[in-house]
Amino acid sequence: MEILFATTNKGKVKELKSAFKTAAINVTLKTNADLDRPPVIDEYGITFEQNAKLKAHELANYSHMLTIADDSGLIVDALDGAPGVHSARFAGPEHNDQKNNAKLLAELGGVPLKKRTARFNTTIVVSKPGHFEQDLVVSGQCEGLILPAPQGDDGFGYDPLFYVPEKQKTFAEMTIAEKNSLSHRGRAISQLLKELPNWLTQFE
Ligand SMILES: O=P(O)(O)OP(=O)(O)OP(=O)(O)OC[C@H]1O[C@@H](n2cnc3c(O)ncnc32)[C@H](O)[C@@H]1O
Ligand SMILES: [Mg+2]
Repeated sequence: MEILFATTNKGKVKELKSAFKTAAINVTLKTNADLDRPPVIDEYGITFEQNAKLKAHELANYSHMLTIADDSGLIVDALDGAPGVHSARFAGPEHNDQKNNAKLLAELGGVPLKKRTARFNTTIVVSKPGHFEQDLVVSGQCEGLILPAPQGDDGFGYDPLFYVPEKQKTFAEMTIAEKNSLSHRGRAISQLLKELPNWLTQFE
């Protein structure tokens, strides 16, 4: 079976591929990078689910493939839930991971560690072209703390600042398998793997 992962984020792709491999799921995963001039999606939704659906539907229509999309973000309590659905563009139009992390540290300047509580959310949508009313929607969360300085070189995005107390490590200090075992995305993928086989039977 071939599935499109409607993303431009290579870190997400590595994590999904690793989770599929661990679960011995035999699918060929394509991404936006495998398509000829894929549409660029304006993620204007106000929830993770809305943004995941925007990505899944536009790319399913474009590719005519069974399509998965992932919308994720970091919810920081001391910032009233920011950056949330705006996590990718937190640092403004010229955003990148480094600028987003710098902005997060600046906004949290002076906040003591025990008040730097945060959680990641991932919402995954699976869409079949022509059947968007039957979308499969799953989510996962992971609790942590935002460190005052980055730690670790692996992962992507906000990983070097996101500390998981029970592991005493940031996500950027974990292997992909370890991150998947407890992360927001890993948990959403586990739920997806539970629900997908039954969801697919309605189209047989
Ligand atoms: O929309 P696509 O193309 O999938 O890729 P994206 O990077 O824009 O992804 P999102 O719209 O979901 O934005 C999420 C933001 O949060 C960051 N992010 C998502 N998952 C993360 C994770 O597991 N660890 C650290 N940062 C993450 C990511 O780098 C983005 O800046
Ligand atoms: Mg995005």
